[in-house]
Amino acid sequence: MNTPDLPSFWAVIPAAGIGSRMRADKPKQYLQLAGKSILEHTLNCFLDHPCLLGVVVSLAEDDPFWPNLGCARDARIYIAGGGAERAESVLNALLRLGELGADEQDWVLVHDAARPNLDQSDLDLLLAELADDAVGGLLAVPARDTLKRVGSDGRVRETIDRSVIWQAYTPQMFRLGALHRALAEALVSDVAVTDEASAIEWAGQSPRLVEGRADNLKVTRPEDLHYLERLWRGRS
Ligand SMILES: Nc1ccn([C@@H]2O[C@H](COP(=O)(O)OP(=O)(O)OP(=O)(O)O)[C@@H](O)[C@H]2O)c(=O)n1
Ligand SMILES: C[C@](O)(CO)[C@H](O)COP(=O)(O)O
Repeated sequence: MNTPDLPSFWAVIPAAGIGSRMRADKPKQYLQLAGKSILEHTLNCFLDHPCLLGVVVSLAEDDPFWPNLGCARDARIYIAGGGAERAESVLNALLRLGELGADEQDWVLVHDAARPNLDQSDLDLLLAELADDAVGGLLAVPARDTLKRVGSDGRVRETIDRSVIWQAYTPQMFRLGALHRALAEALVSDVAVTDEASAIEWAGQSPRLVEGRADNLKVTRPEDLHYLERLWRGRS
């Protein structure tokens, strides 16, 4: 894609989780994939983009792994402190952007450290589709399987109409000022915020869904990493 047509943006990478569902010996963002850590692959997708203004990575306070990464010395990468929940880690990164002099109207793309398979074509698609959008939005994938609502007894309660169900992915793209206000107010109000879009929705706006690749998966459980290892086998 011709990048002069794309907006400049800041990236926020929440990477302060412990990866409990992975049941690994270190936080999953530091597990190896094709010779690099998952976090390095994720960062490279943004560091390679010509429209990047800078990256803020939210890290756990006691993170001993970050200084050993080659990209830790990249001048375009800034650090923020992680919080107890993902939303707090993101809010801390937005505060850091303010300290760095980012403008309220700057685009911010929030992307999980645990999604290393983001394709540059999806990143460019999101930027192009939302460049002039009044609200912003997110990469997402329409439900592909039949969906069931489960009862407390573990049995099917109903089959859900999947034609109106999409899975939210990241990056999620919003203006810095609007996202900062929505996230801060949602957290103060104890609203459950598992992604940036839900804070924007709570603030009364309707983010746009941009259909992306289904292989932009979040490494959550061991089989997710095994899948990517097979997918990446033989990549340079
Ligand atoms: N307090 C937290 C929790 C999560 N994350 C980040 O948010 C992303 C998505 O969260 P998730 O997949 O849930 O990661 P974890 O919380 O580490 O996983 P788990 O829930 O299995 O412990 C990850 O890149 C994770 O590092 C974060 O920055 N701060
Ligand atoms: C942000 C996200 O990846 C969108 O699907 C998801 O909400 C993260 O949830 P998690 O429980 O923090 O992995």
